[in-house]
Amino acid sequence: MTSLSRELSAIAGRAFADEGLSAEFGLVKPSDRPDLSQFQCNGALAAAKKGGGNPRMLAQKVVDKLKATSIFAKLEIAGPGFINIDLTDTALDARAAAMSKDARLGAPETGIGKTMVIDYGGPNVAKPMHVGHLRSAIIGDSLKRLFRANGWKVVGDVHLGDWGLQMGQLISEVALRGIAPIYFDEAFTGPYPEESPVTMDDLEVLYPAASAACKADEARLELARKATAELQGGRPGYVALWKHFFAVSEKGLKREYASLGVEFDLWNGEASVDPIIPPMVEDLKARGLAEESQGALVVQVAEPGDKKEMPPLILLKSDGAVLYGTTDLATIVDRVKELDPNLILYVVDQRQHGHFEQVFRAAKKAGLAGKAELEHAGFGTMNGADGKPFKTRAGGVMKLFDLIAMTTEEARKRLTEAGIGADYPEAEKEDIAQKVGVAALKFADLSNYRLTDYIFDLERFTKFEGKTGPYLQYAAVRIRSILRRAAEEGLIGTAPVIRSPEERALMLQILALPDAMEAAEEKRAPNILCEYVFTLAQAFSRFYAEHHVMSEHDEEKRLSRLGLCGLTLETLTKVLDLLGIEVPERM
Ligand SMILES: NC(=[NH2+])NCCC[C@H](N)C(=O)O
Repeated sequence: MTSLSRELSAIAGRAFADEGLSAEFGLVKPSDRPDLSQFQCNGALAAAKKGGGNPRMLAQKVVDKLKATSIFAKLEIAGPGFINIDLTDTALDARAAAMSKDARLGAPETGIGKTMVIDYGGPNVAKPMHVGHLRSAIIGDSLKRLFRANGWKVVGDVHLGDWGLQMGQLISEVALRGIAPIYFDEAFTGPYPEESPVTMDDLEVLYPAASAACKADEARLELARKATAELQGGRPGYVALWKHFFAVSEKGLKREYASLGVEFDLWNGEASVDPIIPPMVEDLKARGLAEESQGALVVQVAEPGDKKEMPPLILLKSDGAVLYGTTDLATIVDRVKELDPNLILYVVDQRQHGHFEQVFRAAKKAGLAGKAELEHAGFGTMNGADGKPFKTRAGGVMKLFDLIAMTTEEARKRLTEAGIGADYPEAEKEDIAQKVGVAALKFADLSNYRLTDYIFDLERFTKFEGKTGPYLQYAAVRIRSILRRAAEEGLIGTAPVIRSPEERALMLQILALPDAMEAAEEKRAPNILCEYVFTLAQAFSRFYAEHHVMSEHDEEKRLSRLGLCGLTLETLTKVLDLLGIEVPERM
């Protein structure tokens, strides 16, 4: 099934081709002025500009050709040569019927036969997750769902930060505190005690202390660096301790992601690729791509014509420790070998753009990426009311867990105020509050273009009106309850038939889903889906305000409207699912 605007573009394209012009001029898009027409084609202007003809005359020729097709209710030339297009209701009904039969709801097939790796989440072992990691999880999860729906084979990798300096900082902190002396015995070779000497609570104290100490004291930092290099060098006691940090931290992280409804296919990290670093480095050296520079081993990535200085990618420091860029480069090698993807998409803070530019250039220069396109889809920051990066009241880093708890609490309050679920069992009330809280957070985040910074505003995010997650959940639940009542009376909707402007507007919006999905994929921009689903809910609201459904006496109309409700609900929940938003059974 092709999307409606594609189908129309193909027809208009043929009309342009008949005039000896490129079919691309036949591009038909939903109208910018829905009050004037449903679709528009502006190609005559560009075509005439190129060919030197009169745009209105060309538009007229195209229109004359299009008239041969029976699906058009209106073909009108406006202004200097725009073509305004309306379809007949019969044509729209037929397309809605086809869409209701398609389980994919006409989703584009851009990814059929293609594989992508999406790298998102990126929390650091032993460090608390902060709001940047939250954005990565929310945006990455939505993109993963979208690409999958568009036919891609998608592998989501959390890419844990588990191999950097923070591990050395922690190890040296544990050493200084004398917490687990056995691991620091030079002669330690195992066995590794099952029981971890550190807990999650310990980690929450140890890491901030270690990090502060290293910031304040160069000698302390040197200890951390040394421990990092020794860990990477495979010192058994340090590896054992690292395994404990990892296990404790992983459990905590999984719990946090679960509360967000975010899942990963792979729990790999920087450390996972450690074994392939030495052969990769040897290969780069042998091919003359890696060179010594001030004691370190680097890959030059500057290119002629660079506007900004591009520092070399450091592979090995003088003490032999590997860096963030090294593990990222090796991870490309690993992913290409394991999955041979067409695309590797990194959903990471925009401030790391320079880093990815370096890594991508090095990978391309060395031919390590196979057929994969490497792309960084960055995002901006979520700020507090003061416009500065979001902090706790006490001025500390806002932890993800606390943020979710805060949002759920606000959702609970709102639900109580609105009298929603007052008589439901406690467990269900709690489940609704969780789902509403997470929806508020996700929708607020996703509805901004990813690179745009935004301000955390709990009050606005959790409202049941306006562009919010809770409003859309409520809209879906409302339709579901209409359909439930209908089912109780044994009524099942038929294929919808348009009889009014409100039905027409709603159907047109439903039929625009494939275009929204395609545009959102193309721009890696879930905000396009947010805009789409909000407009859909509004179109439904207008339809429902004007027309009876269950109380309609004309049986044919009633069943057709039920059919339209059904198709709306299916579309609404599908898009919410693409945004990672769950709809409660009732509200
Ligand atoms: N392949 C990657 N570098 N992914 C992103 C990792 C993000 C990193 N751990 C951070 O917290 O900043």
